[in-house]
Amino acid sequence: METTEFNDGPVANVRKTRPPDFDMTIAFVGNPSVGKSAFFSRLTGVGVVVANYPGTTVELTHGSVNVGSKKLDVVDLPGIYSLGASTEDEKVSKRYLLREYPDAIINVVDATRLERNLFLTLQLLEFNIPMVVALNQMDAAKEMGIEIDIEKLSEILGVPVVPTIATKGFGLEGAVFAAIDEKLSIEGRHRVHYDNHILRAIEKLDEDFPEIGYGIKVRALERDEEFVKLSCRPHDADLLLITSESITDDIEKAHGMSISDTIVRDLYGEAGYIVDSVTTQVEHKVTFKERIDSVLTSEYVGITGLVAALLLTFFVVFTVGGFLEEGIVSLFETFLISPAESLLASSHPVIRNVIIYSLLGVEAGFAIAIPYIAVFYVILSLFEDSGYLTRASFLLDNWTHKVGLHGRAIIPLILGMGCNVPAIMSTRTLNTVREKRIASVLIALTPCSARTVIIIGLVGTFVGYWAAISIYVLELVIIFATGWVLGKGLPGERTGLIMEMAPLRKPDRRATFQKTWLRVREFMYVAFPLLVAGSALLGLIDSLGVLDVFQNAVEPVSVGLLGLPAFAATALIFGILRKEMALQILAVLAGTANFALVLTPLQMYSFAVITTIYIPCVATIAILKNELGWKDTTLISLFTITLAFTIGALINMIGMNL
Ligand SMILES: Nc1nc2c(ncn2[C@@H]2O[C@H](COP(=O)(O)OP(=O)(O)OP(=O)(O)O)[C@@H](O)[C@H]2O)c(=O)[nH]1
Ligand SMILES: [Mg+2]
Repeated sequence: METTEFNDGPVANVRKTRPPDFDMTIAFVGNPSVGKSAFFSRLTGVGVVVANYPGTTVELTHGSVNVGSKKLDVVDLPGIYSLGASTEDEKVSKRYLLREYPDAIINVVDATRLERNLFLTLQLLEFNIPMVVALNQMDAAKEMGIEIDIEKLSEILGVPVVPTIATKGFGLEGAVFAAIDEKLSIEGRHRVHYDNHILRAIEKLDEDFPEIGYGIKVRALERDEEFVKLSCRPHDADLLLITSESITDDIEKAHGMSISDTIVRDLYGEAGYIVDSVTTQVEHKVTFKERIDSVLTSEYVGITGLVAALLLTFFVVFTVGGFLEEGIVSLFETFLISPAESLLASSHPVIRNVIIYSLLGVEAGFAIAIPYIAVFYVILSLFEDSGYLTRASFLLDNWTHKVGLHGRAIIPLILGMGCNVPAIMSTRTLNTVREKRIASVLIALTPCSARTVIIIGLVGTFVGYWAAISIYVLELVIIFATGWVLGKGLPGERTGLIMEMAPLRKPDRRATFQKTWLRVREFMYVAFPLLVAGSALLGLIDSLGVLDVFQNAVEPVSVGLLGLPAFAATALIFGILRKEMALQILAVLAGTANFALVLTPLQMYSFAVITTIYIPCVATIAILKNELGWKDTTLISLFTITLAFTIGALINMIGMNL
């Protein structure tokens, strides 16, 4: 990265970075769930997850695009409600804006929630970064009967305002052209009419710190130490904070309320005033959608609906995934495995083993994992994009409080049913470290799509649908009990539920398939090389007789305690690499995907329960270490191993006596 000292940035003397070979950096800034990522991926073609709940993006992503003669570095940021951002993902945005500030920002604003969005816009206008407002979701605003006078809004704010529909690509080029226009100036912008005392305080600070920007002084008066320290040299930051502290005391005494309350009140007042003067609400009847919404969020119908939705999800994964699996297995068997076996019949056993095991690995990857995972992700996308996730959070808020979390944490937990890794990353949107720790432990216990492959592909298919469902119920009980203990035991702050409800929307077919493809592709990139290499290695060590030595050594536990066949121990070891590999390797070792031939129903049930619980997979361990550190990660791993083996032994004992 090219790094240059700038002295005339939005803030005093910060370092500016821009990847080499780019003419400009443009960042998308705005409230959560307004359409920044939709805009970004439409513009750059870089696949980022777009979803209908606040806090989808938790990291910054760079993309590039050529517009006119310029090569642009474009940055997608996590959403923020204000510059006083507090959660970890929000801090990423704040830090980026202040330390590596872009050449221009496109402030994406949700036209259906203009007042709340303008709060941030007004704050952003106080910084000297060239800015364009993309008034997004114009289609939704129209549907709701909201009309906005765009010219007037642009005149009031003093920056270009471009109407857009990010999901359809409407207006995006216009917004980008406006942002890269050399004539785009930082002059003549709207200034908030703060209370006179505050304006006088800013004037006073202006005299003492003429080179420090307006917006930083407002933040200093709000005592946003973090912000000031990020934006100024350490010495300047300390002086500014001390000086503003002496002024704020006087103002607070005079007002009888904290200065940040006064500033927030003035910002909201101003946003409301602007919205009143630029919008008209056309007559709007209660729509069908709004009626559905009130049913979805009502207590009893809502919860029943949620349980039904989950049962239906697994039923669809079970039937559609099972159907696809059967077809793919028979294709592979007929056209690949059988011909290869007859072709290699006379070759050296080691070579034959390595090749056949690798082919079985590929078959297992395509047939056992992809069908279930793809179907599950299609359904998860529908949950995400319809706006149902935020409703589930609302419905389960009471329950999550019992485990020391607020309803907001339901979103990471449900995402965990897809893959634990992004789910644990999304705990960055939670407010406290305590919640983050509890949620991460619970996510590590949540059956992800890879574990669903085992539960449904093995138990669902060969034992029965309700037996598979009973494993989810068991998991739920374990998750709830663990959460309850942690909620009681872990110290730390507790918070209430403050989360905005995502609008109910008809999910877009293209977007659903695109997102599913993005996730399945990611899965294939990581899983396939491991699976093929692992299977080939297995073929090699099996033909050398090493496998038997290992399996015999652990037999007292695998066979004696858990009642599994000896070769299941090897499968369990591979399952640490990736959970679904436990089942795939089991098929490779058994030489068949028809598990009924090699395992009893009890063995299948207990194998599925053990693989679901015992130790998170390596990718999850890595992300846990990243987010919580080694100590918590080791504790979680030890806890899950002990739990899995205890439950496995119990199932074996009870099952044998039935
Ligand atoms: N109707 C409509 N929906 C939109 C538009 N732009 C985005 N959306 C939808 O709004 C939701 C949020 O979009 P994202 O792009 O994920 O929002 P974001 O601003 O990146 O959100 P965070 O990452 O949480 O900060 C998704 O369901 C999008 O499909 C639009 O112009 N019209
Ligand atoms: Mg996003």
